Amino acid sequence: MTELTQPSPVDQPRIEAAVREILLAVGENPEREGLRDTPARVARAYAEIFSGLHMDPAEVLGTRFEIEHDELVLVRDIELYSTCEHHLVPFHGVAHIAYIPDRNGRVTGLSKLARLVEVYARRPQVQERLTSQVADALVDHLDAQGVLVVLECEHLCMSMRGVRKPGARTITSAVRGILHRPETRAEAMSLVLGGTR
Ligand SMILES: Nc1nc2c(ncn2[C@@H]2O[C@H](COP(=O)(O)OP(=O)(O)OP(=O)(O)O)[C@@H](O)[C@H]2O)c(=O)[nH]1
Ligand SMILES: [Zn+2]
Repeated sequence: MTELTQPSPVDQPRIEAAVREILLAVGENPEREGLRDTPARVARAYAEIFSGLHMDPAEVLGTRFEIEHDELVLVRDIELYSTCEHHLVPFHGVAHIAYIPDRNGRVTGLSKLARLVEVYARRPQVQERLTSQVADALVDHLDAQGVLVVLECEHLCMSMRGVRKPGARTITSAVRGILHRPETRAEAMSLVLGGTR
């Protein structure tokens, strides 16, 4: 599993220099006590926040078990934090992932679904692409016969600035394979949304 124990491929000195420039540009003094270490802190934070760019979804979904379960598997309320690629501020919320395993009933580890969300969330993103990438990875790397991914997120670019509408939640979904069929899709969607707060 690609974790941050390995040297980060992110160019941290370059981020540090850029953050120092931003501080100057907004009228701050990057040399003052509280800000002196900030460029280096932001560089470390960005290496973590964007670490998904250097993670491989195939590796995450490599753990598979032959348990002959070829019916719905659903993990709901997977907390996620991502970064809006338009404003570089966070959006956060939950992902619900439902899939029907391949014909041999091979499943992946439940935690791997949450890890898969991280692979794509830890990148500059838009919510729609994040939703589709998770769904496509389950088809491509797990041979899932059907997939339904639903994301419910609040975008800080809509809450703390711009239109300033805190609390607005954006819901996106991606459906693949046999979950396109109206009856299975309705069942999966009601299970997914059954737990919506
Ligand atoms: N479809 C989509 N839009 C997003 C997402 N995150 C942010 N946006 C939107 O991206 C748009 C960018 O609009 P622009 O007019 O280019 O930028 P802006 O002037 O900063 O827009 P405002 O946010 O309206 O102030 C905004 O409407 C955001 O709400 C996302 O995940 N998906
Ligand atoms: Zn935004």
